[in-house]
Amino acid sequence: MTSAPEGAEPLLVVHPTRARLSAGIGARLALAVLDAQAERGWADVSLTGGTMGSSLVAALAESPLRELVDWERVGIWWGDERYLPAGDADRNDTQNDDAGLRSLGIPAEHVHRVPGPDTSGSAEEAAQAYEAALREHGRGSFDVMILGVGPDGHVASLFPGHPAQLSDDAIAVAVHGSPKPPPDRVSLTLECLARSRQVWFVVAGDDKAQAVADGMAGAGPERSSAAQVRGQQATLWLVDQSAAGQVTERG
Ligand SMILES: O=C(O)[C@H](O)[C@@H](O)[C@H](O)[C@H](O)COP(=O)(O)O
Repeated sequence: MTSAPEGAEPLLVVHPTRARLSAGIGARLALAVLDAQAERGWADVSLTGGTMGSSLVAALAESPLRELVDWERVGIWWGDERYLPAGDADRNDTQNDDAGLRSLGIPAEHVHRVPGPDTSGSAEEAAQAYEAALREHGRGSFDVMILGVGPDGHVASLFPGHPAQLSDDAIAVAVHGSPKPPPDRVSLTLECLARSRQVWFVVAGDDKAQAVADGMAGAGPERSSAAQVRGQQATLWLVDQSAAGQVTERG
């Protein structure tokens, strides 16, 4: 029996629909950034790829609460990136840009993009460069780490049973043979993902119901990468009604 990771107990927050979930996360993110800036004068946020990752960026860009935030004091990172050339439509940062990230007016030097094959010789080299950027420009921990979750319980590009999942000697790793295309990626490690004040899993759809139940139940790494990650202050499962379908009532 693997011991539960350190950090805040997971809290399930259920939203009636996917659209309300995205809107709720967008609003929650604006307020979390506002609080971080009030406390430390800055906010570092790690975004996610996937459909939820872009839906929440679009909701934030459309939220009136975005006006509360000084976007010049925000650092943007990604929990993982597909190893594709800058601007490729399948890159996570491109999809977030297209969803409205650029409209927030965050200075380009504060948006830390993972190098692709156009500016690095390999995914390993890109991982090293991204790790170096995090060491130089990061502030030791993320204020908010946003993670989509796959039906198999993967987060970022860390897949149960895949060798990269249990990498513990680095901050960022190259991933090859990803079960989710494209095959080559760069991912932050589980240990790095957990260097976060708040971890938010953003999940919609009944195909994710088992992954949510496993995450909430604290399944082992062979079943769930998500269950291995907790925030230091908060671990939120932000889900729609469909994705909550297999979570049993807490005893
Ligand atoms: O590169 C990616 O695709 C993401 O980083 C990945 O971890 C994603 O967040 C999950 O697969 C959930 O994706 P959906 O929200 O689209 O289901």
